[in-house]
Amino acid sequence: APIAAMSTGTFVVSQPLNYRGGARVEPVDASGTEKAFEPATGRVIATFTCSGEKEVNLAVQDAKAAFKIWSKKSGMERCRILLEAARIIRERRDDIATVETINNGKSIFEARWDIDTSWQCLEYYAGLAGSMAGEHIQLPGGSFGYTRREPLGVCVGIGAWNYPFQIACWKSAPALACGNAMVFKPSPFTPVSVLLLAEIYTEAGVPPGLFNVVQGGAATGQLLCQHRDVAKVSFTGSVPTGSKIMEMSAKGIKPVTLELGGKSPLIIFSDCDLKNAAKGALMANFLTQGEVCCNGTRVFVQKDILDQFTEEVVKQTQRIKIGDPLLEDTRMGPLINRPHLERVLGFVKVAKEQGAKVLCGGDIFVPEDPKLKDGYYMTPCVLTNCRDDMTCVKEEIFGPVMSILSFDTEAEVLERANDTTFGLAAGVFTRDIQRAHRVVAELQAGMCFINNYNVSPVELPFGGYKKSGFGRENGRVTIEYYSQLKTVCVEMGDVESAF
Ligand SMILES: NC(=O)c1ccc[n+]([C@@H]2O[C@H](COP(=O)([O-])OP(=O)(O)OC[C@H]3O[C@@H](n4cnc5c(N)ncnc54)[C@H](O)[C@@H]3O)[C@@H](O)[C@H]2O)c1
Ligand SMILES: O=CCc1c[nH]c2ccc(O)cc12
Repeated sequence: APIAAMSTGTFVVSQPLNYRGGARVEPVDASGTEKAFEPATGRVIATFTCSGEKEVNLAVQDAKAAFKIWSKKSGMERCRILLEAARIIRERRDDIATVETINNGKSIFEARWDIDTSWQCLEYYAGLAGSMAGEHIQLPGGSFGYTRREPLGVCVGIGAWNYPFQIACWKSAPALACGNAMVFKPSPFTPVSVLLLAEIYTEAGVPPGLFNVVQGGAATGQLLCQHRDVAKVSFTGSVPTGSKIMEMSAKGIKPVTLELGGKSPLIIFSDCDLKNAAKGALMANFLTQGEVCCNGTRVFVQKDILDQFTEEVVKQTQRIKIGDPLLEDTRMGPLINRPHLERVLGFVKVAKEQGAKVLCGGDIFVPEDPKLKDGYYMTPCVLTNCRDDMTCVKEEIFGPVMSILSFDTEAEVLERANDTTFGLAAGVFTRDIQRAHRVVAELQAGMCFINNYNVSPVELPFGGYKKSGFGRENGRVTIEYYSQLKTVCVEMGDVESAF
């Protein structure tokens, strides 16, 4: 039966979860084993081996060999293969989304959006592959120079668990389009869906070894970052891990892209379309159970609409259908695992102790269906009476917890919105077009939204300011993060020697 027809509580993985040389393989050595869960039921769906040094070496070697073939292809040849991969992802959208839902817990409704931005990303970079080019620069006396945009070599991608398939696509599509090979390590919480991508790349015609997968946690990740034949590391995850990745990469003078955490502000001015702004606040807080790096979790609301806005947000939040993530009408599934659920509930408890008021949610949720009783569900939470110095307002919670704060003036809210070490995203809701642009110009964040939140068109660059990281994913600019520029200086006359 197709995967898309599966119901919660039935999926198990029996095939190997490493991918090397164009096939699934069991790793040749191990640094421990891990279990992957189905968050909806708490069931183990896979037990797998974490890759040790020998396996990491083999994956990098295979990638190096494939790089030699792939990097010699023209942009248009790479374009055709990536387009074919995009086509297959689109064709298998429902199967891939189902696997993502089973292993991550997000609703199937949302997982399908993730798969759409995944194949769109491959299509986008396929399109750019054919137009990658350098410049020609005329010099005196008929001499000239030109530049070549060349790939880096073997790139490593290390992913977080909240968007497993999409993260693998957002890293591999630009990397491969530029002529690189990739070794990808997903989070040990979500090891499954990236294998579908690896198989699709092979089916589409990439050379065996061009896209490899190794499984494991920090130890395997370190082996990848420290590997002498790795040219670049692109990382999505937390700030503390990002700092370690940067330190390891610095030793090998390897460029890094760091897509890290956030505590983003969402500013609601009293002249906004209130219903729309409330919808925006839900989009900014409750997608993927709130486990989204760029979430606008500090919702600043102008004082004169605070009560109306809060009432509308609570009304919309209480309507969110929580439960079996594979059901069509579910809009919020379980959190990723039990420790994370407890951590998020802990933030709600501390918020109450510090004086915040819970307007709705913030509790464990047990769905009626008995097969879901051991899942990791909670009700989405809206907090008011928040102050800027509270833990829930300062720290990344990475769960469905929205903190509402009030403000008076534009200058005041800008000051408070920027008072954070993070700088991933920010949003503004207003009908005043001048104010909207004036405010976003002052916001210290890499991704700003006006009158919407958490939409991710692949044409737009995404990435952070400050401790939220650097480098970008998506958009034309990402080509620069997966390539290097060679300058060639051509003399048409004689050498003019100083000697
Ligand atoms: N900015 C973004 O685009 C973005 C996107 C998604 C998630 N995130 C952030 O990710 C965090 C949640 O994800 P997480 O819990 O998986 O993050 P994490 O930092 O714990 O882990 C991320 C990845 O790094 C690996 N890793 C851990 N220690 C390592 C080490 N020492 N060396 C090499 N690799 C190592 C993990 O196995 C995992 O694959 C949140 O902070 C969230 O904001 C950011
Ligand atoms: O979670 C943060 C935003 C996001 C959503 N999908 C992806 C994929 C790759 C990223 O680096 C970030 C994100």
